Amino acid sequence: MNDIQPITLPGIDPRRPLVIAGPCSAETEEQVLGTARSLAAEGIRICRAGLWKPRTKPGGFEGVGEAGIAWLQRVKRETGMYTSTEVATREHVATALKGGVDLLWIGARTAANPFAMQEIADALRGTDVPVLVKNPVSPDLELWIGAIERIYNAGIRRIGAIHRGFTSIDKSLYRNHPMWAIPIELHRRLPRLPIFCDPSHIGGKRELIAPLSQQAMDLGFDGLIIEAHCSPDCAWSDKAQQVTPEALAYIIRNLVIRDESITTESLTELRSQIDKLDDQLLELLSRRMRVSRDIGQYKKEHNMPVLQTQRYEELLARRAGQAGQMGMDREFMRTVLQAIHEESIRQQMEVLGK
Ligand SMILES: C=C(O[C@@H]1C=C(C(=O)O)C=C[C@H]1O)C(=O)O
Repeated sequence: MNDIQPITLPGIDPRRPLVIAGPCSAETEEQVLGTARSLAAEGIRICRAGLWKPRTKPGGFEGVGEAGIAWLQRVKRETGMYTSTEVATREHVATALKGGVDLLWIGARTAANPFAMQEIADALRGTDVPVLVKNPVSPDLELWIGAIERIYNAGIRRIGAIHRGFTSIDKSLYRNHPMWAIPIELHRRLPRLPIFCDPSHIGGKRELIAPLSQQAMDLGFDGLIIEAHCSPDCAWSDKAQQVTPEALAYIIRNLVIRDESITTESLTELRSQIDKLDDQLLELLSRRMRVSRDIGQYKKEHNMPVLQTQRYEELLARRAGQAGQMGMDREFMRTVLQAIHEESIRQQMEVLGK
């Protein structure tokens, strides 16, 4: 997929961040128009509004459907904004494209379903509308890439990903856990793929939109998709995470956008320090593995099992505590030690098998 194109639309500034904003759901013509006018006045160029809402349980507001297309057309005519909406079926794609919607996105629940993704991809074949694919609800990178690949295979080249966080049992801070390592790995695997962050769905509350957007910018994300509503507290869906167009503009204006292309002499010097330290780390790891193999040899001769859970537990607890005191995350240290232990066991098993 190395000919993926950036998400560009004529007349839109290609500099980061590309911002897509608008209500979670299109509710009424006045609400959509009112929100879009204020957003346009703040310089936002792409309006989002959900017409078909995949709700967790039946009985809630499921969107105005096709009726909202005419409202988006008015947004376009009266504000000059581009429009975007979520599609989940081939009928949605047909209706949105016929109605002149400029950009489509696919939701997290749909992205988790290969049949639905294929149906949408087939409906997109022969068009060149830009398409953004949200991450599937579970932290499954392969499924996310697979969903993107289906759209790519249908001939769409302006493709992007939306990071909206992952369902987790722990709802203490986030509505959907960001697990930044997953979009970072996506970027490593598909470096040309533009990535948008959806801080509204990750945070689930408006106070988190600014810090999450800043984190996304610091990680080099290309764009943001943010929910904005003319009167957020009266929204028919997701009211806690929507902000006024004015608040949204304030958040965007205050983002620090760092330049990715800068590499100075001092950075080169610091990076060479990192390289030397990594050399030492590797040397130490390899020495540690040699000692582990000697222990393996001893265990073989004395008929002892390779896995020594008590020793392993002690080691995890002691080093996690030590890492904490040294200003590192305890969980990080546990992860590192787990990986080292796994390799150490593998090496000893090899010795025992000889
Ligand atoms: C090295 C040993 O074998 C295994 C590997 C360990 C390690 O790499 O630190 C710790 C405990 C054992 O599960 C040992 O028994 O000490």
